[in-house]
Amino acid sequence: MAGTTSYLDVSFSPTTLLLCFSCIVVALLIHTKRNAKTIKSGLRWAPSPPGYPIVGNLPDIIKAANADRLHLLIQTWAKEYGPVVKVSAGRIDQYFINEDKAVKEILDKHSATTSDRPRWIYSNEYVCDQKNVLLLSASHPRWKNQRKMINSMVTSPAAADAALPLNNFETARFLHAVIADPLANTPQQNVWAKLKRYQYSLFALQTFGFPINNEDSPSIDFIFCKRDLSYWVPGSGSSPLNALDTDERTDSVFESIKGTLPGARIVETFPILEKLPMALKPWARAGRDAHERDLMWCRERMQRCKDAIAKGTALPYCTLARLLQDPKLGGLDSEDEAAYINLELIGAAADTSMMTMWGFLEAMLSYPAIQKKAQAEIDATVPDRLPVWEDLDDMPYLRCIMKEVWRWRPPVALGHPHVAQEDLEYEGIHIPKGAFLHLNAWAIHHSENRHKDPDAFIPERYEGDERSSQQSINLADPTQRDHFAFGAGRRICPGYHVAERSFFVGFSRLLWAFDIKPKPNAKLPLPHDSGFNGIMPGSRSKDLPFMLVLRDESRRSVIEQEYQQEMANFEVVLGMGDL
Ligand code: HEM
Repeated sequence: MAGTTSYLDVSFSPTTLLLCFSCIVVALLIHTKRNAKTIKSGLRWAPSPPGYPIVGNLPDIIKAANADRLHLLIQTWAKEYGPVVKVSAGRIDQYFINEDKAVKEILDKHSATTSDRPRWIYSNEYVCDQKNVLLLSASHPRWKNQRKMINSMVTSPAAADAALPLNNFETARFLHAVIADPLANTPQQNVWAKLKRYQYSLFALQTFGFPINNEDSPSIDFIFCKRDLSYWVPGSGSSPLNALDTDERTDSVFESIKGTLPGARIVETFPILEKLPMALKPWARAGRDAHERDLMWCRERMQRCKDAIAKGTALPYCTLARLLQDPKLGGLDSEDEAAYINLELIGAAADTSMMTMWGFLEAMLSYPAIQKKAQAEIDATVPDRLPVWEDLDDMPYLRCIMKEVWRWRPPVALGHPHVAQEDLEYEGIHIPKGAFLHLNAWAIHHSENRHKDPDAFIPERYEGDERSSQQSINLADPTQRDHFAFGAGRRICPGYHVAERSFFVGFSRLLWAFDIKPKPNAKLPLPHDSGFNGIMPGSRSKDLPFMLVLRDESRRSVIEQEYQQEMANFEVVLGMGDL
């Protein structure tokens, strides 16, 4: 594919050869030093799958990632080696935490010393210029400041409630777009594009205060991981990991996440390369360019936001407008940081929310009886209006579905790595300072020891569990926690109140309005353990073979009325122009 370089295609210029040679020498030294380390008596090293000299398990990881089977490979290792597995990927040992009790002990109870992030030279230092909460080291003062601001202005229950009108507005627009589509009720309808617009617009409004009105908005392409759209072609042998260190242009904000994947950038495996002069550091040039591009994009929107403030038209729930009007800037360092963090928040919120909805649609497609049962509950509660967040308590089966979707298809299946800031032990296993710690949500959620028939979608397994995400996260007994989709410890996703609201409003309305049916030639059941070709490990691609069919004509007029009402409520928003 144009613009990408396969792992085996690297041309061997003299500089490349010199680089490779230096890397091998450094790796050998590190390898020898690491193996020479001793540990406290009575402790043992974590079990580890066999690997290759120096590069360890990296070739297996890359092969599995390229085939979209990374989550399945590490699940196999979890089954074979137990609750904590050491996977060596070059310089750093990656520890996968594969059991609920181990998560509680290592990430929750020891969270004071297990909440750091790895040093990501390319992604954190260049692409994000240390302005992105997700990648910042826990010791960087900006991390605490950003979390505090996000909690008070975006993700607290009160802030999440304040955004409910936006959820109602955007979901009404989504339902209306589906019924108004000339391809409605046909296999050609493009639900993916409509879903993407609505999720991105929802979070664009909460952050920068501007909607996204068009399905083909360049802002979506700019922010969204384009992996399954153009960057990556299934079966072509290309992969996001193939970006390596070529000078190719980075393609979206998701670049910063791609850069954190093991093997994506050679400088993360061999940080000594960062000492090279700039001319020999293509990752630095690409990262700086990406940051410059992203900052310019943010500054343009910030100027529009300032203009709206001056005119008195800035929206009350727009985080950036609130920050800019706060003399203390919400505790942040600069206006640039304020704008940039809002861009990163759209990325954190929209992609994961979209993957959640996609997991839900996959479940409904594969389990029609569950779909009917859910619709029966909705019809009994709200026969002639669209559901709202406040209906959740009257719909216990829908709550079970939410929990089951996040268990069955956790959007961040292999967790976002933490780093141990000091030596730890778990059940006699030594975990050294500096180890990368991955919460392996996929393996935990799909373990027979935790859930009966774990690969099946069975919302009933949560019957009687009426806890919110927060209540479940705070349980003392981790075996009772519903799922680990939002992570753990001090680094836990702050967005779960927002995510619960947006998911419930979105999927309850979708089920109220439509039957989710297989396309005429769909092959069901979908294989559960195939390569998913989705945007993250464990998630399905946009090619899910389903269609949305209006349940009956009486629902059309309810959708029309609701849509007209919301368009009137949000007339000002619509006049503000696209993000
Ligand atoms: C279904 C939706 C979502 C899922 C599954 C999800 C999942 C996650 C996960 C697994 C992490 C890493 C946690 C860890 O390191 O232990 C994370 C971090 C984060 N999420 Fe979410 N998230 C979702 C929605 C949201 C929303 C709606 C927002 C904001 C409105 C948000 C903001 C963040 C932020 C800022 C971080 C970085 C936290 C840090 O590193 O300190 N997320 N999310």
